[in-house]
Amino acid sequence: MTAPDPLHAEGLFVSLGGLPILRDVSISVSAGEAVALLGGNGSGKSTLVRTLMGLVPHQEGSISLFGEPLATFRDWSRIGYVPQHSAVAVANATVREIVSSGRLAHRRPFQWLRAVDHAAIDHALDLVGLAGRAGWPFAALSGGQKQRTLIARALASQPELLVMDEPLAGVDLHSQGGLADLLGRLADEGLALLVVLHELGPMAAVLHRAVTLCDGRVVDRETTGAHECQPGPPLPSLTGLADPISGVRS
Ligand SMILES: Nc1ncnc2c1ncn2[C@@H]1O[C@H](COP(=O)(O)OP(=O)(O)OP(=O)(O)O)[C@@H](O)[C@H]1O
Repeated sequence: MTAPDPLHAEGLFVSLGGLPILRDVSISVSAGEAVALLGGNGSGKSTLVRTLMGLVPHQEGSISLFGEPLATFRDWSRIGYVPQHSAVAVANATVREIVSSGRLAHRRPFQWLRAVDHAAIDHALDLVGLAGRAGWPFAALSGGQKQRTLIARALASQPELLVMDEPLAGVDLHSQGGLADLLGRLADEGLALLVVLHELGPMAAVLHRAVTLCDGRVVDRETTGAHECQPGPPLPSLTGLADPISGVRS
């Protein structure tokens, strides 16, 4: 029997402030798969990832994580989440403290960090090239360095599913290339990756398929007219659209 997909959602409807934001959205990500979530401003990308992470309630539809319904899922150490940069406000914490918080789901309450936690934190800092900035105040970092810190926090958890909301925003092109290579390697090792993107940039080489939202619905990029929706950037390295559930490319 094959293992259930790390992420599987069907028929999601979400309303916020009385307005429909997501309509009948279905999406899945399997182990080792890197999926882009695309769409114009306000199309519902952040709302979708927040819904999938249980941060926004859905009115209809179902979400399962590693085969477990969201309502009863508890093993959050298997999941890394990188929120939009602007959603994170930390006053005095150092880079290392923020990355250390990525180990929280592995720890029992009131337990000190163990050697295995320190090793995972060091490794995550190393992976994103911030080992030399571990003692710096987060607030003193550049936008791109802050973004890399948040990615390191998610990686410190050693997740099997990584959900990222515009992780490369504000990161310079050289560092984007390094992070894309890193994410590609992790996907090759079995990590499931869902990443909200405005610009594909170096991630194009890493992605297996894309799901595009338009006005809260999943759309077929090839049949959606530009006048109806902002369909997002072209996908130079992808051969075709994939069905959001089956993952089969056209
Ligand atoms: N708490 C809220 N209450 C009411 N409406 C909201 C709320 N949060 C988001 N929205 C609306 O939902 C729609 C989708 O927003 P969302 O942030 O999910 O889009 P997005 O695709 O991530 O946009 P962007 O690319 O600009 O980040 C927008 O019209 C937004 O105004």
